[in-house]
Amino acid sequence: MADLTDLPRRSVWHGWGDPAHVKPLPTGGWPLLKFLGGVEPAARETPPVALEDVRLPAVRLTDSARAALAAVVGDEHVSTEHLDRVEHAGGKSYPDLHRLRTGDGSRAPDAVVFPGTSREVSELLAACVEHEVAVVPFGGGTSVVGGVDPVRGRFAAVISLDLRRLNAVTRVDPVSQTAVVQAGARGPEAEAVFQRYDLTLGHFPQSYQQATIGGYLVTRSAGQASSGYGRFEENVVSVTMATPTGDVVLGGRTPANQTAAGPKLLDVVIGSEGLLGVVTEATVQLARRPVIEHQETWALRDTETGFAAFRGLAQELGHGIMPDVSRLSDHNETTTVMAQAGIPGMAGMGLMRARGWRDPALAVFQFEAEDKATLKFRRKRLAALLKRHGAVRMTDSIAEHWMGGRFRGPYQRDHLMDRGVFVETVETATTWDNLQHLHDRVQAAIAESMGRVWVQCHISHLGDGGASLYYTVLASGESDPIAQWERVKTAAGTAMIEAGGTITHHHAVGTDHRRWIGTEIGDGGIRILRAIKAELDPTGILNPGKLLPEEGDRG
Ligand SMILES: Cc1cc2nc3c(=O)[nH]c(=O)nc-3n(C[C@H](O)[C@H](O)[C@H](O)COP(=O)(O)OP(=O)(O)OC[C@H]3O[C@@H](n4cnc5c(N)ncnc54)[C@H](O)[C@@H]3O)c2cc1C
Repeated sequence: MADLTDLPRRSVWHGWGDPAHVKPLPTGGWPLLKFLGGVEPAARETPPVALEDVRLPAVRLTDSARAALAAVVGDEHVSTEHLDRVEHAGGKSYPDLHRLRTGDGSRAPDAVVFPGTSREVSELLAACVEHEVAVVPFGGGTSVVGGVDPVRGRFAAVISLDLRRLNAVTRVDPVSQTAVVQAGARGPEAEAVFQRYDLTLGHFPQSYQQATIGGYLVTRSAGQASSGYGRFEENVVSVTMATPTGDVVLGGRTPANQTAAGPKLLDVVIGSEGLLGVVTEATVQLARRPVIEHQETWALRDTETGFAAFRGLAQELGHGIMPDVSRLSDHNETTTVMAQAGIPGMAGMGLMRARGWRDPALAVFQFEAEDKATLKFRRKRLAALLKRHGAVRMTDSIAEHWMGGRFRGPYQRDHLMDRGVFVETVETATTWDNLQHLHDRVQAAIAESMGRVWVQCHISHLGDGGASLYYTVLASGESDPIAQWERVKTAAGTAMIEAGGTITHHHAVGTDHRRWIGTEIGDGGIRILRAIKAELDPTGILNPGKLLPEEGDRG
């Protein structure tokens, strides 16, 4: 069984987690990238500047505002230290990292505040209203859409409200299999407690080791085992949120799906991205921890056949029978996953070529089960379905290799950035009938916007009605990496909207997708959101510049 309680240090300011874990590409990695997409490292390495060389703006927090914040949390928990401001100057998107790595800390908050109780959060919000200070809630800081960018808006100053001290699991109810968790707990911190009761949340996004319960909740996160455990939002029972107009508690009397007492107001908080309040605590539904984990690898003739087979997984096998982790790589991603898997991967590619498959698609699965009989039954159903689609079984070591390295991807990005390579991910979702069309349109739009580029894609979240598409984009870095990023982001986002997809399946809206939100939820949706915000945050101190469209935005 994988150890999901491993808690690495908080991310270094210029990359992911502990920089000691960054590894170079394996032998053959660079020639392969060059061959596939013309991706080459820069002539000179591009490491981050030294911490002291990150340029920060002057602190604009007034003495009286600082004193008011310190009166709530204590002076030692209000920081204007260089490192704290740099660490909270952005999230982990390519442009956020690029700016900091090149010494641009112009977006840093004026101060970072670390509350220790829910009550302190409420009191801090009141102080910030009084002193006209914008507040940016900060969980793990893993946002890849500009969600934690410290935007001042019309306010005199901006603070980053870091929730790391609110990291306890305060109650586990083993009978109802629920737990009350403070918002700042990182995935492994919470999971370590659940496991003591042989329970699990089953929520393992690739950012799992850094992201927090509050972050998952307000961004509508989806973990790698979403086929088994659902998206995070499906496991939220209740929420406590501090707002400038008072605390709000939603849900909790019954399981969320077993009441008809009016609209489901809990959903207003889920996906609210820190605009309506600061989530301080949530009750989450847990599941029994599996006793057995089993991985399998299969291959299909091509991506289109893979899409049809995965639709069958969702619609014919369904929840409880289909594997808990179900991931289909398109042909491009199949090429790189197989290359990374070493000899078994190369042998697998050989096998597919021998069958005359020119564009095969790889499928990796993980079953989590309580007993061997259930596992056997589910595996049999999977095999029968896949065989109907002409799939062939590959060595399980390929899936095991992928599962074993699933939290290592972000470290590889740091290595690529050290070598001046452009690397970004974008994601969307649509209905099954539109999936191939959307896949092809987004892929083509990215390619057209970039020239030589490597674009690979996978499905990893599926349901009765449709599935997500997740693209990784790699290219040689240009002289203006931010302009390069803007070009690909605009091309991909526009293609998603035009081809009938959503602007985000699980990364959220933040700053980067804000320009498309009106197209997605319509004027009615924007009006409702603004009305709720006006009620809970009438002066608008909470997370300016995120989620809601602003004047001048063009989608
Ligand atoms: C390498 C990498 C891999 C990723 N993989 C996945 C994945 O597999 N699945 C997935 O869904 N996402 C993924 N993400 C995106 C990101 O990790 C998620 O959006 C995550 O849920 C954010 O959690 P966080 O605690 O880091 O939130 P933060 O980044 O700190 O904040 C995200 C947003 O929520 C707000 N916020 C945070 N905490 C609170 C709170 N308590 N109350 C109110 N507002 C709050 C912030 O202001 C911000 O707008 C990935 C990101 C990276 C960098």
